[in-house]
Amino acid sequence: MASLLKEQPSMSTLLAAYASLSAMAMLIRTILNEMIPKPVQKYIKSKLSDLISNYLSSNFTFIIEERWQAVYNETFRAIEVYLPTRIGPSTDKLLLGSNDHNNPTAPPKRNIPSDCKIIDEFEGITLEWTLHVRESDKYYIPDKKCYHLTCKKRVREMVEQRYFPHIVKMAQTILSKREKLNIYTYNQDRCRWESAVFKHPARFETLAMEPELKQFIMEDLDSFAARKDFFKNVGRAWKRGYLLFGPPGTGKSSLVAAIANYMSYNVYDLQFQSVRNDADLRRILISTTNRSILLIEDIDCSTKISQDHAKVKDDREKEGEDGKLGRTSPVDSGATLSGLLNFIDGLWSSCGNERIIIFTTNHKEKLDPALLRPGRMDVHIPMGYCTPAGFRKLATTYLGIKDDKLFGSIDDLIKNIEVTPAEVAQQLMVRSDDPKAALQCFTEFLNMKKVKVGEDVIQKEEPKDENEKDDGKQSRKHDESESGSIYLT
Ligand SMILES: Nc1ncnc2c1ncn2[C@@H]1O[C@H](COP(=O)(O)OP(=O)(O)OP(=O)(O)O)[C@@H](O)[C@H]1O
Repeated sequence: MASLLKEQPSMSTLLAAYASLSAMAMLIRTILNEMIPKPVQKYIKSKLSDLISNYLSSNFTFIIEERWQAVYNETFRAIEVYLPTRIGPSTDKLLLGSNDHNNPTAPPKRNIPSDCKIIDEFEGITLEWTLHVRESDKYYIPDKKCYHLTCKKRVREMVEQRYFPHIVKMAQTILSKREKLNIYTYNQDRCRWESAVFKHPARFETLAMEPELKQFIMEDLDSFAARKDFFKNVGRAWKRGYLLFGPPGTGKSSLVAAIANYMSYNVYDLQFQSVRNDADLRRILISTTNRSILLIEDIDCSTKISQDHAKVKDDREKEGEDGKLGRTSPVDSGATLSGLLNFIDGLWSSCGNERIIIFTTNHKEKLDPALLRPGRMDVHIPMGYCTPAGFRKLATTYLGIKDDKLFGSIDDLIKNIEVTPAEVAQQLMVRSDDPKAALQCFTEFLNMKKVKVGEDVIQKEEPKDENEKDDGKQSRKHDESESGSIYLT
């Protein structure tokens, strides 16, 4: 004991040792401060603090970003759907809003604001979620969003294996129960699809079309939805392409809406002309979701799709020589037909499942033959002028009547005059409160149209020169090509 006491350092020795250690630490710090550049110091500090907190903390954080390897992250999408359903009493703030123009008095939807904590429970374990948003300093780059999920380190494995699959399953159930469909349009400035509630009243029952054609389309859709395994077994992407063609006002857009309602699919409405280039097109297309319709309307209006590809190349080269296009950057050169075809049936077609692609056109003859080739668009659907069956459907929808003594004469007129369902609907709507008067007005309208068509024919039969004769032939040929029947490629 006496020897132990003897070996203990005195207070002055301890103070001296402490002073020399502090001096040494200060000396080292000064040397390090002067010798090591500031960014390197910062890096070392952050690594050290990470190491210490990792060692001491019992928590683990999963980070789920909006994109995963250049495509939209499906896990992120599932969390976005699932998490708002977990908002509980412990949540201290909420985002509220609505994009349903049709029902503004309905309770608004809930969402999660950034930096707000959401607590979830799963198999007796508490999980803490936070949404982080990093604002972009450039207006054309969207803000970056990511979810952080914090749990105890010891349950990390279970969270990965069971909790995340549970979230995806729940999100699928929530989405399948959602009555509302969305229509998306691509915002080029913000590089993202933006949605609105899609509540189009068009249904197959209200469409004025030949009953056989309608039946064919519905059966085709049913068989598409039911044949997941078939597509897998034959090694094809689970997709179906429809080309709707016909004059304006024959119901192409209405048919798209009817298909969306029938299948309960969201609609991605892409303005093809606004796509900057093929890379942009690919990015846009792969960020659409499964069980959806990709709609490109008036595809003939996009010069690069409708014209022969070689001709576009030729024109470009010519313009390049003239110095017009030579200066144009590749960024605004527009997407090409081959870029689009690559997504329809090329390598990129395997991205996504259960997709319907619909192109509409008023001028099928203007389209590049590559788009019409067998196997490209699976079904070509002609949308024609109103027929007696179509008229009866519209009379039931707009006037609530199934028969009338004027129907016979209206049928005769309709068979001989090109009148679109849109024109018929417009005429019937004017006096929809009085069916008799509506049918009378409509008969007068058809008779006037008949007289006008007769006058036009007489004028056309008197061509002034050789050129006009040729034009006449052209337009007849044109009509023939448009009055096609369903075509399965
Ligand atoms: N086949 C149809 N059945 C019922 N209503 C129709 C039909 N065709 C047109 N209509 C009516 O006419 C309106 C315009 O039709 P729609 O926009 O669907 O035609 P479209 O062929 O897509 O025309 P466009 O080529 O000009 O876009 C619709 O809102 C609908 O009320």
